[in-house]
Amino acid sequence: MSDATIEVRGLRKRFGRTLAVDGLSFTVEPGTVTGFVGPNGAGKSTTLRALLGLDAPDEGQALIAGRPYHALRTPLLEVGALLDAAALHPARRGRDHLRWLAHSHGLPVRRVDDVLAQVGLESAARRRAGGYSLGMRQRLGIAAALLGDPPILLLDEPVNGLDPEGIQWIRRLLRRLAAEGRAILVSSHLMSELEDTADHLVVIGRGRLIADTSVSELLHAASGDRVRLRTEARTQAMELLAREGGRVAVTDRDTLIVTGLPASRVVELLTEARVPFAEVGAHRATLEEAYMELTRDKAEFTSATETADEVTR
Ligand SMILES: Nc1ncnc2c1ncn2[C@@H]1O[C@H](COP(=O)(O)OP(=O)(O)OP(=O)(O)O)[C@@H](O)[C@H]1O
Repeated sequence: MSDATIEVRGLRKRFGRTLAVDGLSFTVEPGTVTGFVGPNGAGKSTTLRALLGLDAPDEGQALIAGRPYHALRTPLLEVGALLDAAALHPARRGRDHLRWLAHSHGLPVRRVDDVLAQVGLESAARRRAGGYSLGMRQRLGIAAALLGDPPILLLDEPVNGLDPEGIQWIRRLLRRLAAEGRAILVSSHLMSELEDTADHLVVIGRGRLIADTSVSELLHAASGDRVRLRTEARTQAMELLAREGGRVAVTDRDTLIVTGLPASRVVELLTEARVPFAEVGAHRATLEEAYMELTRDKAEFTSATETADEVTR
């Protein structure tokens, strides 16, 4: 699976007056789960559709293992995709849907049972897809993506609408598939959904790249120099620490996160002023916090959808 790379180079795509993707470039390496993050309307689906040959780029390239989708000789064996799990014929049984796919792509029919087992859908496979829950549809969509055992996977919002157990399941599955050497690009408009799943992040806003970073680097940068503490005298502590140059955020009723002051100085100041406190320690940022930090200074980081709403309002 050595050439299992996804490459987007200077991609630009316009729909009428909307510039959906605006000169986007990034690469997804084999063996990693890359989260593709941005608010609604940021251009994620358009990029995935360009990679799958469903939208023709106006400029630039969207390449699967070095080639545009239409140049792939056996597409289902080279890339698997989940775009819209709801796009299923309601009268068709799950198993028949996969058999039809296998048949039309010249794949051995035994692959159907392999992928059904892989996604844990054996027991529901003979039921009609119209009666499937959203979670079952997602599993069937992922089974279809895995049918050709491809080294590259593109998944558009695979955890959308799933319950916590379903989210845990997808996380484990994606980690396992990446460990096998696959390149996986998984989109989400919620950073928190990618916690414990993605190794790498490509963050976009309004069709442009905002960050292309490893998760560990991002968390490290966002966690630096933050102190968490608990105090019953919240207002008093906040006033004091702010006066001494700290930036203070409240995370719940009695917990504060202080930026800009080392832990030793926080302890010293609170002790001197006899403000009661407990549990002072380094704060490890969540992925959501890191994302907020990353996008805080980007005034332009609003979704194209919001802008469209403003125009119509
Ligand atoms: N076929 C189309 N015709 C017209 N405009 C489109 C089309 N497809 C996408 N757009 C517009 O392009 C922009 C980017 O949309 P896209 O669906 O790629 O964003 P997204 O990041 O996937 O958003 P979401 O999280 O809502 O799926 C949006 O403003 C959208 O309305």
